[in-house]
Amino acid sequence: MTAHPGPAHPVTTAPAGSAGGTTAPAGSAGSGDAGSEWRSGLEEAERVELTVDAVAPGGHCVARVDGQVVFVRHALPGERVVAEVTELHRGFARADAVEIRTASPDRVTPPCPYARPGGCGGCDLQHVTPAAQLDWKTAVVREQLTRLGGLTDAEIDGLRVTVRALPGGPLGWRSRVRYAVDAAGRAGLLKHRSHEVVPIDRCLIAHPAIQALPVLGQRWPTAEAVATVASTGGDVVVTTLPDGVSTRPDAPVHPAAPPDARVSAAGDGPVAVRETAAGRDWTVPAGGFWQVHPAAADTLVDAVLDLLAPQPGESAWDLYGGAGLFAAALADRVGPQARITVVESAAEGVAAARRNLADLSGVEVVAARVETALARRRVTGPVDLVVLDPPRTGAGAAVVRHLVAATPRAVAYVACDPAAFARDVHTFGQAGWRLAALRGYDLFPMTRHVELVGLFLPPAR
Ligand SMILES: C[S@@+](CC[C@H](N)C(=O)[O-])C[C@H]1O[C@@H](n2cnc3c(N)ncnc32)[C@H](O)[C@@H]1O
Repeated sequence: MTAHPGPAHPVTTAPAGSAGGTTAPAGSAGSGDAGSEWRSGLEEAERVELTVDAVAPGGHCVARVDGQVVFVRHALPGERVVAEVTELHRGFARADAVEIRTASPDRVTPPCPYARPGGCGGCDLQHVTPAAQLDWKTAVVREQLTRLGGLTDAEIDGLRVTVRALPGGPLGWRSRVRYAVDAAGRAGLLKHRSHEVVPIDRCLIAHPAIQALPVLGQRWPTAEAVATVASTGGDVVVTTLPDGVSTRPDAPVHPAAPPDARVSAAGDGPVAVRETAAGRDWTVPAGGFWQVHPAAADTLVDAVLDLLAPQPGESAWDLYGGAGLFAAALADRVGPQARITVVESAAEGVAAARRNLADLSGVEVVAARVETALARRRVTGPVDLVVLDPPRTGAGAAVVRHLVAATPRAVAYVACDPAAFARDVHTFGQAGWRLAALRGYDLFPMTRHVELVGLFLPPAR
């Protein structure tokens, strides 16, 4: 055991966590030593020994030092660790576990050498077994639904929510990677909660075709970010940002890719890649939105169709529609003539949706922000089915209220941020709608992120 330097601080025994598991009830900043007040007893870079309590959002666990809340990264519930303080805030601090005194049985050695305190911030959970990562994310979802969604434990138990793994394992899945470039022109990824670039020579969660590209370990024009894409259709591209045009036409194609796999060439305009999903072929802009896990698009389509159970002739809205993934899947069920409206705000998404859905005569693509399209009645009810797939900020109360007023039979909500989703659960609840089913998917193994698909139903009439 190494000595831990830094200003002296009395070792505190925080309220005991649930030793040896990540399935502890999710904690919040409000649990633990009641009545203690914030004091500036901790110092930046100070090292303290503490017992780690339950998981918290953001890849952290909760701990207490003299009654003060400390969010600890690189830790697991029940562990006894030495943690180094990284940030001080009014009412709480953040810290990294730098020395593990008593390890959880759910702890493993991170496969990536950069997944360590002070290293790359891309992965939060490399030190956690794959099974315990699913429990961790399930606990976070439960905590958000309670604290922000206003659901009771009994209501959450009734949903039987679990987070399921996708095929393919926790490494080699990420089909889109955006590297930052430091002042010396080295590509890497950002530190946790920082703009500092950590130069890396590999990213183990990246798709093998991306790992094979000579992007890392060489010099790039200063401050240009580099994006790489390996699509389900076999295309492999390297682009520099923000113009979306490659400056590396010499990047080799991964040996596993088909012979016609494309590497973008300088000056050839925004690059499109081929994808396959929902039983169709797609071309989508390399820099535009597409799910980053190769199994994600089909997994989400299956979940949405299963929950909504679309019937022939039903009308539908695909809000935040991107290239039109859910619209195409719905059209298969409701029939090519049934009315489906896609709303998407990004120009490249609108162009991709119009191109990819051109064969579906019942589909209209509206280029607008969802909030504006609903408020200005460019899209109006009644409608039978709604798919809602907003960015991380969630749909928000105004959009939810418009949806409820449109009286659909059911709403499927695809969410990449459990906190924003939980806030919208609360708004649906205020309108008398209920969250009737909820599924979680680990679309982002090794990271703190989780994807949810919820089914909302109106009050019984
Ligand atoms: C999570 S993606 C979902 C895309 C698509 N449903 C899919 O699965 O491929 C969110 C999409 O919403 C779009 N978007 C973001 N904010 C929006 C807004 N306020 N109104 C309409 N679209 C928006 C983004 O451009 C992006 O295409």
